[in-house]
Amino acid sequence: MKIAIVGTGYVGLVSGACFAEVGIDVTCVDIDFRKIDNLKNGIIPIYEPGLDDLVSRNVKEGRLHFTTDLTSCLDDVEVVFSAVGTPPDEDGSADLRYVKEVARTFGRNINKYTILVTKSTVPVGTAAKIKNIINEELNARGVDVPYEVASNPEFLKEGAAIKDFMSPDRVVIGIESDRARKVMERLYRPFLLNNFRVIFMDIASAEMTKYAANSMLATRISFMNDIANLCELVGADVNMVRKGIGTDARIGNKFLYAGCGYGGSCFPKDVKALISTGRENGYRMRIIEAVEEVNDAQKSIVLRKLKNTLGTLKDKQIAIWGLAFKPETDDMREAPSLVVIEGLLKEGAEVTVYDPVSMDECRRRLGDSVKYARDMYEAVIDTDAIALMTEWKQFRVPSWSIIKRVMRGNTVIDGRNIYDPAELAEEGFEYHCIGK
Ligand SMILES: NC(=O)c1ccc[n+]([C@@H]2O[C@H](COP(=O)([O-])OP(=O)(O)OC[C@H]3O[C@@H](n4cnc5c(N)ncnc54)[C@H](O)[C@@H]3O)[C@@H](O)[C@H]2O)c1
Ligand SMILES: O=c1ccn([C@@H]2O[C@H](COP(=O)(O)OP(=O)(O)O[C@H]3O[C@H](CO)[C@@H](O)[C@H](O)[C@H]3O)[C@@H](O)[C@H]2O)c(=O)[nH]1
Repeated sequence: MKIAIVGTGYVGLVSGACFAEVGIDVTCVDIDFRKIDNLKNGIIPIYEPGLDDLVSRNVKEGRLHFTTDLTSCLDDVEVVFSAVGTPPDEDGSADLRYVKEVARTFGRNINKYTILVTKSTVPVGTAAKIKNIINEELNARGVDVPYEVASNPEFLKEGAAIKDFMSPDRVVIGIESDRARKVMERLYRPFLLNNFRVIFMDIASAEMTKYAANSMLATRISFMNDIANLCELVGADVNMVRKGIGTDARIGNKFLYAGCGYGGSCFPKDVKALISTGRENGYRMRIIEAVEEVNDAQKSIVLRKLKNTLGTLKDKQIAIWGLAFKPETDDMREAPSLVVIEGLLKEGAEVTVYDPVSMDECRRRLGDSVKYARDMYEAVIDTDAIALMTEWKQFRVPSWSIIKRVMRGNTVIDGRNIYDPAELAEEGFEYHCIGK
């Protein structure tokens, strides 16, 4: 079976490599010449554990190809996945420019029955827009080529993308015919051999499922951050509350971690887009609006705690441990670290940063406005405070006695609740976390 995947970002490249791994012939397409050139030379554009090996193995075995030209493979493939970006527009709605471009190229060039499957996160009603564009193009060509559209939202998490794709909790597929259903079933069968978890539904429901899933997860986080902030005021400990409620099977123990707010390329934008879909349909999504409001405030909680502890931030030296929006990725999109660094610089503090993999990404975004340390220990030399923003494993058990000796001050703000307050107090630190 041959497929094409348009958009070779986190989703497109991971999906492409995983489909190739189970024996499917995959052509990954991107308009970014440099990205495709690099991939052809074995250079992976993103940090994702295991992806290097997976890509190089499948390229070597001849099942994974890269091109900038979708038309070059269109006659050979049964399915085209669209995995291009859907960034937020100025009003918060999803910008469908790239999705529409793919539909146009598809309509201009297909010559036989092909299914265009949208893997990007797109609002309800997008499939109908895609069909209009394809029909326009087919009419302009004066041909009547059979085709179908389908929706197959992706649920992988960065940092665990390959595992999530290879053994998903479920695969959601919106289709309009039995013919498309059979093709999609065949495509996903290798991943689901033991436990068949493909959920077929209509396209609108599949499109909505993706936003509902991300918004539900974001709601849990904002809810716990709200509880954490109240815990601080009343003398409770959010970690104990998390354990207390997470053991209730109806609640479950995942995605209940309070901290310095959610970031990334998905939750912030998808929450905004769902609010916007509500607005466009004359409905106010009140819960999701509150989720966003809580998160926006939570992203500067570490900054507020630094200010409360240090008094003024002017001329203070602050070390930032962790830049990525979560561990195991170099992605800094909407990362809470960016909000804190921006606030610190605005208040006149000097900032030294360290992250195991996001240093280049940080240089690209912040240039020389911050100092870059070679490791977590160099970052803290002569600093007044440490702010932990990403819970990378290597930050979990630092040698506090060494750190205490080289720091100027003794403040540690733990934005991810990974340290033991008693241990830090014993070492002579002024320690603050979230929700305790
Ligand atoms: N990143 C994630 O963890 C994740 C998970 C699930 C779903 N999603 C969704 O998947 C979609 C893609 O996300 P991503 O993080 O992979 O994006 P990304 O920005 O990493 O990659 C998108 C790629 O599409 C390419 N592109 C844009 N227009 C194109 C065109 N006309 N033809 C060919 N290539 C084109 C870009 O050059 C880029 O390489 C988004 O809708 C996102 O919301 C992302
Ligand atoms: O209990 C928690 C869990 C997560 N987070 C934060 O939430 C953000 C998102 O984390 P995560 O969901 O692990 O990463 P993503 O890669 O953004 O994945 C989400 O977004 C993807 C894109 O839509 C979906 O495919 C995934 O299912 C969904 O989990 C990060 O900043 C985390 O630090 C918390 O603050 N507390």
